[in-house]
Amino acid sequence: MTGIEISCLGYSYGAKRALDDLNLQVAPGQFCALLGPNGAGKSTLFSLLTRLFVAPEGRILLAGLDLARQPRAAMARLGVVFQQPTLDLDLTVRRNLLYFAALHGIAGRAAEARVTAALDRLGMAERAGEPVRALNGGHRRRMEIARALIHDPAVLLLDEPTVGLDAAARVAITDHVHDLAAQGLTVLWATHLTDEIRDTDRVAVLHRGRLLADSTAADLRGAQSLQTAFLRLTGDEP
Ligand SMILES: Nc1ncnc2c1ncn2[C@@H]1O[C@H](COP(=O)(O)OP(=O)(O)OP(=O)(O)O)[C@@H](O)[C@H]1O
Repeated sequence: MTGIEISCLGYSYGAKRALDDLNLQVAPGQFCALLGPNGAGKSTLFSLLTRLFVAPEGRILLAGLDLARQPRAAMARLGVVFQQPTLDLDLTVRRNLLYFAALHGIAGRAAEARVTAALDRLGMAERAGEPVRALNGGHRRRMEIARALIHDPAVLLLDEPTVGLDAAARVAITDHVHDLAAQGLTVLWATHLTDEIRDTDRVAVLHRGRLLADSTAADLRGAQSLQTAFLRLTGDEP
C-alpha cells in the first residue's frame, strides 16, 4: 500500500490550468520534496489533498483510502502543517494540543498520552507548560508539526513549513521531519528551497502544473548543485 497515490490529477481555475495530468506515488516512510517555483501548482495540489477543493479530475488515495469515496476515513489518516500558523498564542503548548486532540474525538488519558508522545517526538516535552506566545518561531513550527501528528496519521503534508524561520530552526525542523519519515511516516514537503532537500530524498519537481522530474535528489542534480539543476529544469536560469 502506498502512503500517497495521485493519478491523472487535474485542476483549472476558469481558463487557467493549474495542474495537468499529475501522477505521483509516495511510499510509506518516504520523504518526498515537492519542489516548485512560485505558481507551480503546489498550493493547488495541497488544496486537493486536504479536500479544500474537490478533485474534478483524477484520483487521490491516502494510506490506500480514496479521498473522493471514503473522505472521512482518508482524512483521518492525514496530518497537515499549513503555511499560516493557527495556534492559540495564549494557551499553553499542552492545552493547544489537547484542544486539537478533542477535535479528533480523542479525550482524557488517551489525549494526554498522545500529546506527551507528540511533544516527545518533536523534542518539545520541556515546553509543554509554556504559553505558545513565549516560544520562538522554530519551536512554534515544531508544535504545529506535533499537533499534526496527534491523531497518529500515516501521511504528513507540509506546505513550505520553514517560511520565516532562521537557519538553525530550518535545519532543526527539516531534521525532525526526516526522522519522522525514517520512523515510517509518509511525508510530502512542499518547498522552493533546495537546501532543505537531502541527496537521498525523493524530489518531485512541479512546474506550471506539470511534473518535470521525479527521482532522488542525487540523480536529479548529478554533478551540479540541486539549485542549478532545478533552475535549468524550470528554465529559470539567471
Ligand atoms: N484562485 C485562482 N484563480 C486563478 N488562478 C489561480 C488561482 N489560484 C492560483 N491560480 C494560478 O494557478 C497556478 C498555480 O498556483 P498555486 O498557488 O497552486 O502555485 P504555488 O506553487 O503554490 O505557488 P506559490 O509558491 O507562489 O504559492 C498559478 O499560475 C496561479 O496564478
